Amino acid sequence: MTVKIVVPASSANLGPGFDSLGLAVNRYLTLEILAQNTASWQVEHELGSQVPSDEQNLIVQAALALDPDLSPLHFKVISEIPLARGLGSSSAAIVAGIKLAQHFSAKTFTDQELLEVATKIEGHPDNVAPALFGNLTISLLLNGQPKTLTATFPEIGLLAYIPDFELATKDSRSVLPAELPYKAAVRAGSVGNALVAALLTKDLDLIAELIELDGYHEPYRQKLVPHLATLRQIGHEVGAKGTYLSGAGPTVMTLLAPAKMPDFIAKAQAKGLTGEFVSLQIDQLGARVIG
Ligand SMILES: Nc1ncnc2c1ncn2[C@@H]1O[C@H](COP(=O)(O)OP(=O)(O)O)[C@@H](O)[C@H]1O
Ligand SMILES: N[C@@H](CCOP(=O)(O)O)C(=O)O
Repeated sequence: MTVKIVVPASSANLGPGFDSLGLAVNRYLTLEILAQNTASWQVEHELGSQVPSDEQNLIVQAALALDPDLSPLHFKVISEIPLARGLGSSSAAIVAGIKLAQHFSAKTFTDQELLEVATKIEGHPDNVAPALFGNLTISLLLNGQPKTLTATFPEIGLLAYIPDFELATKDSRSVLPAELPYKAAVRAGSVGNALVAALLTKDLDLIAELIELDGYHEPYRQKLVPHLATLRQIGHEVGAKGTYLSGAGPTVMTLLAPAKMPDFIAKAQAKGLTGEFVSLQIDQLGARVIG
């Protein structure tokens, strides 16, 4: 049986949980291992000519970061995660490489080691943690080392609006300020703390309020993602439980009961939003090896 590695997409930040909160969702990056101990690394994919097909591929780089002695493999990448849209495609690729190395390496690694290597490559733990462990993750860097706690997410539908343009995380981070005034930082931190409490106690009304009160990134990114304000307003009209910028954008996520999704989508399309609407579910397993 062919070995397959399956890694979920992720939706990071959840508003005020910038670089900390992340949610694993059911769109997947899959690797199919075609041959082992090949002369060189070979990566088959349909992600475009800008994505390398040799050892320079991000998946291979991540695998070699975990185990530099890993023998080359020939594998195929099948991805349902759009690139540079705020659904963690780069983290899924990194986590896929790390799980690949863990599976084929002669050495053994702990989950914490996997998290450390993945976070070092991605730069922040909020996408790699849910991609590795599934569910809702709450992460931080302590003296440069990631720590992650996992929790279940409240029962509510998730509707992603995926615009038909890319926004590289690097570009979306370039508009953020280098510093925040003290009062603004205290307020943003307290909103984030209360949001985590609301998530853990499954208080949907409080989540709806707090998830839209981010002070760390959305106010600065708003100009790159004008559809965020439009979708948030529609969310208020139909009784959504909050709308936030997924990762660095441009995808916007709305917490919404499935029965209300058709009305939300119709209203958004009437306002000229031409991207894709996708109803998502939480992935509870995280990255896994099959076969
Ligand atoms: N399966 C993959 N294989 C190799 N590189 C990938 C893969 N998926 C994503 N990447 C790299 O990650 C980049 C997108 O990362 P990023 O800008 O962080 O957006 P996001 O993670 O939100 O999709 C792509 O342009 C590509 O360079
Ligand atoms: N906290 C990061 C998350 C980036 O997520 P991605 O899915 O857009 O890569 C940020 O907001 O920059």
